[in-house]
Amino acid sequence: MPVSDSVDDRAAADEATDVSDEPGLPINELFESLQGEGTLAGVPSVFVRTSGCNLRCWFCDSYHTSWEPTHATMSLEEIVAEVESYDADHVVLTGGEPLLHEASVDLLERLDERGYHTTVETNGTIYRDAPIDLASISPKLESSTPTPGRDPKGDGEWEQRHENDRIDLERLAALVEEYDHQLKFVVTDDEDMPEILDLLADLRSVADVPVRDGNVLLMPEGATRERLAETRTRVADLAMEYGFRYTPRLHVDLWNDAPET
Ligand SMILES: C[S@@+](CC[C@H](N)C(=O)[O-])C[C@H]1O[C@@H](n2cnc3c(N)ncnc32)[C@H](O)[C@@H]1O
Ligand SMILES: Nc1nc2[nH]cc(C(=O)O)c2c(=O)[nH]1
Ligand code: SF4
Ligand SMILES: [Mg+2]
Repeated sequence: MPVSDSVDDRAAADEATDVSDEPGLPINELFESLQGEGTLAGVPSVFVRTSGCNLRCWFCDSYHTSWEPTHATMSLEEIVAEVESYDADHVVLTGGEPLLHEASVDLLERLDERGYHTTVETNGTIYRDAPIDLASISPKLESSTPTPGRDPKGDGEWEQRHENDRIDLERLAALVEEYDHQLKFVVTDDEDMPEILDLLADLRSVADVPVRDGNVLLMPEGATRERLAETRTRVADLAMEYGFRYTPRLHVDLWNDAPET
């Protein structure tokens, strides 16, 4: 998938709300792989990666959809045709933040009509009503914030905006109420745990469905094999200690998170 134009998140959002005859999405890459994360890890899946994000995690493994968004605009017809060219019957809509784009709803409807199982990878700050079989929600912890010392661009320009926007309890509650879900927290070390417990308590106090520990997954931070080797055992131990699930990052282990894996 060639990427050409650059967009920022606002441009992506504007484009998504654009009223044009031929609805489309800014697509960074579209490929088949094994689902690498979460309860469906190992399942052959087609990944549709939109460009543009409303957050800026310092560790983002999809830099070219967030910090430096690039894309080619594809019509929904083109996206569906390319999805259909693969054998997999699971589709993962990810990004960037796929729910930024109104046209993601239309795409999910078209995929649902064709019998695909749909997973949406989302940071949980945006709610949309769509045929989503699994909402794979990854709420962002304080440890994701791009402080000046951790900002990949070096200036800390996004620190405050990221910090203000990373949790929206009402939208998180709407997502878990409406959809089968998993809550997939990126964990570096035990300092992340109190915030996870507090967030779960807050979510349980506002959501009118149960939020089960069995749907809470700890995922090690790491976009390279080397980094993952530093974090994963600690995170697995934390999952056992707290009674949550652990999720691997198979695509990092297998392919070192190369493009289109
Ligand atoms: C690139 S994000 C796209 C979807 C959405 N923006 C989100 O954050 O959930 C896909 C998944 O990768 C996770 N992720 C991103 N960078 C990571 C890293 N360095 N280590 C572990 N997980 C990471 C996110 O938390 C999310 O679960
Ligand atoms: N294989 C593979 N599995 C994934 N699960 C979630 C991913 C994502 O970037 O959202 C992802 C990804 O990028 N590759
Ligand atoms: S929310 Fe997701 S896509 Fe956006 S910066 Fe964070 S990890 Fe990257
Ligand atoms: Mg990824």
